[in-house]
This record gives sequence, structure tokens and C-alpha cells, in this order.
Amino acid sequence: MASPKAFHINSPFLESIDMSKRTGTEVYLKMESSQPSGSFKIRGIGHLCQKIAGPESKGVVCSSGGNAGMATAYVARKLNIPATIIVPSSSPELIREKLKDQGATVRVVGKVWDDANDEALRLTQTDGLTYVPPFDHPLLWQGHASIVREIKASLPSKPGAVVLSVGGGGLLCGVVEGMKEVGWASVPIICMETEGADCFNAAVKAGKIVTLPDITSEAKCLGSKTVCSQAFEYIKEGNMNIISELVTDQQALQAVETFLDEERVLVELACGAALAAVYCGVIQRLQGEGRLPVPLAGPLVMIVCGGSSINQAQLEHLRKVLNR
Ligand SMILES: COC[C@H](NCc1c(COP(=O)(O)O)cnc(C)c1O)C(=O)O
Repeated sequence: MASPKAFHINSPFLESIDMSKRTGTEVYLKMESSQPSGSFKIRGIGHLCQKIAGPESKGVVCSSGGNAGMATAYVARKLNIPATIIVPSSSPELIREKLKDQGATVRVVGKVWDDANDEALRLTQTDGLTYVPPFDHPLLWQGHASIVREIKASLPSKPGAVVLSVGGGGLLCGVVEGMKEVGWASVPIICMETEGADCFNAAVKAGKIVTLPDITSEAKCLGSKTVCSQAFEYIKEGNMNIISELVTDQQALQAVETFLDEERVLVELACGAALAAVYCGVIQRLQGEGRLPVPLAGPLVMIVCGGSSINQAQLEHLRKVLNR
């Protein structure tokens, strides 16, 4: 098998003057929107595919809200193996076309990600395809952990907090793994979800893993009804400072628009959920509640997870649907 190589890039790490003004502390943006597949997913999925889907593979199949699918399709094309991506009907036509442009076979199954995942698992049995999970696998988390190593190499000191979005919990698990590895276990991790795609927050509140009845948020790429068990284990373990917060779809959309204006980059609603931690005052509220120090003990790092299910037409559609 070819020697393992990274499919992801060492993404830009940019200071945000506007976000720093809003929070009263230095804010750095880890721009995963710049990754070849459009989001951070390429880190874990590239690592996993290298390990379990060699040239002799009959092909890979991934169930996805869109971005794990984009990463799988991109990596499969680079490895010259077939890719089948199963997306739910809630994924915009835009992402289906992008997946096809990557050479993937795209199938639309079910209403939410969980339905698409059932079909992906079925295809591993019937067609002998290699299953690429979008968020729940140790090899994904190992790959995602590279983001923390890059941040450590770019920052002169330990961050005061790291902000990220949670869908199924894969990014969170990778960031925790990386932070433990580099000695940042005490750094608060602010986990952001949208109301209606809040499987992690629901588990934190219930004190156990729960399954949402449905995904009612427009942030479909956060749309897993159940968080991966490892993410919840980190809460039970209690060794990390993990804070779970929610914003509305409207707040996430406002964050997407503000980020576009101020940082000139267009990202998905799933990413807007993380950005809203700064733009909608969540950081300041947590400080007021004594859950974050004033000032933060170091710079705030925002993981700009990116996402490909967005363009001007989709942005306009979200404005209409969310009455903004
Ligand atoms: C249902 O969907 C899960 C996954 N998206 C997950 C996702 C996340 C959350 O990452 P996770 O917590 O799932 O590892 C954040 N930011 C963006 C832009 C994402 O696409 C997918 O594409 O299949």
C-alpha cells in the first residue's frame, strides 16, 4: 500500500481583529473551510481510508449530511477507488452535484442522516463496500487530532478556549484526543449545536445518550439524532472542561452572514453554530456566569469547520426559510 500521506492541508490560522474586538481577547480562526474537500472532515476520513480502504478495495460507502461524503469522494478519487455516498433527502441538491463532480455515485435515502446510514451499512453487506463512518470511529478521531497539533505549532501559548460545532461528535473527539496529546486537557472546549440538531446537548442534560425524535434544525450537517458514545464518555470522564451550548438557526445564519461580511468567507449553517459563540455573545455570557474566566487565560481558537452545502442561492433560501 502507498505510504500514508495527508490529503488535508495545514489550514490557515488567522487572527480575527473583528472577533477579538467583540470578545476583548485575541481570537484566531483555524480555517478548515480551506480544506480540499471544503471542511475538516478530510483529516479523519483521509486517515481512515488510508488505513482500511486500499487499492484492492471494492469501493467505499459513506452516509453523510454532505461534508463527510465530500471528503470520502475526494479521497476515493485520489486513491482511485469507487465511492458511493448516501445522503438524506434533507441534503441540498447543491451538495449532491458536488459529490457527483468528485466522481462519486450518489444515492438519496431517507429523511435524515440516520436513514442514509442504515442504507450505507446494508451496502457493506450486499455489495462488499468498505464503510466510511462520518463521525464515529477512532481512526477518524486520530485524523482530526492533527488540527490541534497544527494549532499548537502556530500559537505561542496555551489557548484560553477552543470553540467547535458538534454533529455526531467526531470533531469533538478528535480535538479532545489532540488536546490531551499536547497537554491542553484543562483548556475549555465550547461545543456548539443548533436547537433541533442538539443530540450532544440533549445527552449532557439527560446524563445519558439520548436519541432525538427528529432533526428540526436547518443545519442538516449537524443532523445526527444520536451523538457518538465516545463524545459522551468524555463528559462522564470529567477530565476535560467541555461546555455544551445551543444557538437558534437564526443566530447561526446571522453568524454566517457576519462572518461573510467581516472575514470574507462563506460557510455552512453548521459552521455558523460555532461562529455564533462569538457573534451572539455566548462567550461573554459564559464569562458572566463564571463558567469561563475574565479575561480568558489565553487566545480563543475558533475552529471554522467550513462546509460545502452553501452558495448564494442556498444562503437566500435559508434567509427565506428562517425569516431573516
Ligand atoms: C450528519 O452529518 C454529519 C457530518 N457533518 C458534520 C459536520 C460538523 C460536525 O462534525 P461531527 O460532530 O459530526 O464530527 C461540523 N461542521 C460541518 C460543516 C459538518 O459537516 C456529515 O457531513 O456527514
